[in-house]
Amino acid sequence: MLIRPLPSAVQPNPSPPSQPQGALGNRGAWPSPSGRGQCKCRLNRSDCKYALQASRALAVRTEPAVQAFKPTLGADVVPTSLALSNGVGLEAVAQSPVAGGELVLSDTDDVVPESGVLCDEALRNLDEYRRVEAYSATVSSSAHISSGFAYSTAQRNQIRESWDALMRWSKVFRTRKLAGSPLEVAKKIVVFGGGSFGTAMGCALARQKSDLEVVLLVRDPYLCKDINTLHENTRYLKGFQMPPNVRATTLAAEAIAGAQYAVHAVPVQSSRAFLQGIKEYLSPSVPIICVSKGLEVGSGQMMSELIPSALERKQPAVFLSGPSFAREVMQNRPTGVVAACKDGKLAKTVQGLFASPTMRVNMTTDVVGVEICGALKNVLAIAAGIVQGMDLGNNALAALVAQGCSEIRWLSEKMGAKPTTMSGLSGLGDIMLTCYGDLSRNRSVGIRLGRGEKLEDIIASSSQVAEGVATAAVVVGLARKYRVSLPVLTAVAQVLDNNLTAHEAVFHIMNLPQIEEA
Ligand SMILES: NC(=O)c1ccc[n+]([C@@H]2O[C@H](COP(=O)([O-])OP(=O)(O)OC[C@H]3O[C@@H](n4cnc5c(N)ncnc54)[C@H](O)[C@@H]3O)[C@@H](O)[C@H]2O)c1
Ligand SMILES: O=P(O)(O)OC[C@H](O)CO
Repeated sequence: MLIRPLPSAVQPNPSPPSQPQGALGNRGAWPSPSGRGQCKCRLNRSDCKYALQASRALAVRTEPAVQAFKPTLGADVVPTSLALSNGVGLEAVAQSPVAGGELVLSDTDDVVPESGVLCDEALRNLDEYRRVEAYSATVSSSAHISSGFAYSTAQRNQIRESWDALMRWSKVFRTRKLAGSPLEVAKKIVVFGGGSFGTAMGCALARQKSDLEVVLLVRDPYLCKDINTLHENTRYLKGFQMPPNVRATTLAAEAIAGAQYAVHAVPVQSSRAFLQGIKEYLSPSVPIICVSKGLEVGSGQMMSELIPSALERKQPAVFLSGPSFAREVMQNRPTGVVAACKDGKLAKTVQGLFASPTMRVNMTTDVVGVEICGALKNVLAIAAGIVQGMDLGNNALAALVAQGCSEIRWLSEKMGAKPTTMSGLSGLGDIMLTCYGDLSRNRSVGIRLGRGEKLEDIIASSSQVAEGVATAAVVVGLARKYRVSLPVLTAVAQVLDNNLTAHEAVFHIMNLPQIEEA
C-alpha cells in the first residue's frame, strides 16, 4: 500500500460555521478544496481524531490498512494518533473498502488539509463523538459539576490506561496468522436439520468464506427447492436471504460425502432416529458440532451420551451452546457462544470455524455443565413465561429466575459440572436470553400456559420445537436420581402434565417453607 503524498496545491479551508452542525448537517456545505466535487463534511483537528475513531467501529475492515502503515511509523503508534500524522491515518481510512462519502479533513492549526473518504457509518457516529468531546472538555476543567457527575482526572487516566492495555492484548491475538487455520482448510460442512437454527448456523459459516460449501440436509423437498432456487428458508426463516454458498438436499449420502464437519441441529427427541438413519454415511472421524439443547425422553440422556449411543461408536463431538436466537444469528448480530469438548484441541478448531467479528466463541472442557445448563434453561424459560403470562410482575419474575438458577446449579454440580459454567454463556447468558427474550419459543409456551391455554393447543399451533416441554419430565427423573429437590422445575413438569394449573403452581411455590439461601 502506498502512502499518498499530501496535496500541495490545496487551499486552506473556509471557516466553519459559527454554530457547529452535525456531521450529516454539514454535508455538501462547502466546495472541496481539493477540487474533487462537493465536500461531504468538514472537520477540524480533533474531529479528524474522532472521525478515525468512529471509522474504527468498523475496525475489522480498516484495521489491515492501519496496520500496513505501522512499519513506517513505528510499532508504538496507535491508530488514533495516525490520524494526526500527516494524514497517514486518514489515508488508511481512505483505503477502506466500505468507504461511502467524501470527507475533507483539515488541520486547522497547520492548515494541512487532506482529502479522503470516510464511510457513512463513521459520519453518522461523528456527531456523537463531537458531543462526547464537548462534554469531556467541560468536565476536565473541573472535577465535579453541580448538575451531574464526572470522573476525576486520576480516574479518567486509570480508565484510559486499562483500556489501552486491553487493546494491546487484543492486538496480539488479532495479528496471529490465519494460514492453516480450521477455516482456511475447511471446504465442505454439512448441517443436519434445516430448521431455524441449522439454517442460521449454516449461514453464519457460509459468511465466513465464500468458497466454503455448506449443505443443509432437510426432509421436505419443497423447502429444499425453495432454499436452492430462492436462497431463502421459506418455512423457518422467511424473508432472510441466504448466502449463495449454502444449498440444501434431501439426500443424506450426497450431503455428507466429503464434509469435514457436521453441524447437528435436529431436535433432541428426533436425534436418535435421525443419527441411526445417517450412520452409514458418516465417517467415524468427522466431528459433530451439536447445537441441539435438551434431554432425551426415555433414556434421560444428554446429547453427548445420545450421539455415541445412537451411532453405536465413538464420534468426535463438540457441544456449542449459549444465548443465540436463530433470527439474530441470521441477521449477523453480535452473539456469544461456548464450545464444550473434553478434547481442547477440537474445541479450539470449532472456535476457529465460527469465530468472527459478530460471533465470539468461548471454549470449555465442561461438557456436562454446558449441556445441562442448555437443556434446563428451556424448562426455566417456560416457568418464566408462565409468570409473565399471569402478569405477576417483575419482582416475581426475578425471584423465579434466581430460584431456577439455583436449581440448575444444584443439579448440574451433582452431575459433575463446574460451578463456573453456570455463570457463563451457556448458563446465565442463555437463561437471561430465554427467560426474558421475546423470540424464545419456550418462553412463549409458558406465556400461553400462564394465560390459560391448553398445552395441546399451544403445540398444535406451533411449527417449531420448544425443547423444554419434553425435557421437563426428564429433569424430574434426574433430580430423583441425584437426590436433589427442584421445586420450580418440578412444578413446570406438573403444569405441563396438566396436574396443576399455573395459579396453583404459583400458590404452592410461594408457600414452600422459608429457607436459608443455598
Ligand atoms: N432456534 C434457535 O434460536 C435455537 C438456538 C440455539 C439452539 N437451538 C436448538 O437447536 C435445535 C433445533 O432447533 P430449531 O430451532 O432449528 O428447530 P426448528 O423447529 O426450527 O427446526 C427443526 C428442524 O429439524 C428437522 N427435524 C425434525 N425431526 C427430524 C427428523 N426426525 N429427522 C430429520 N430432521 C428432523 C425439522 O424438519 C426442522 O428442519 C433444538 O434443540 C434447539 O433447542 C435453537
Ligand atoms: O427459542 P428457544 O426458547 O428454543 O431458545 C432458543 C435458544 O436456545 C436460545 O439460546
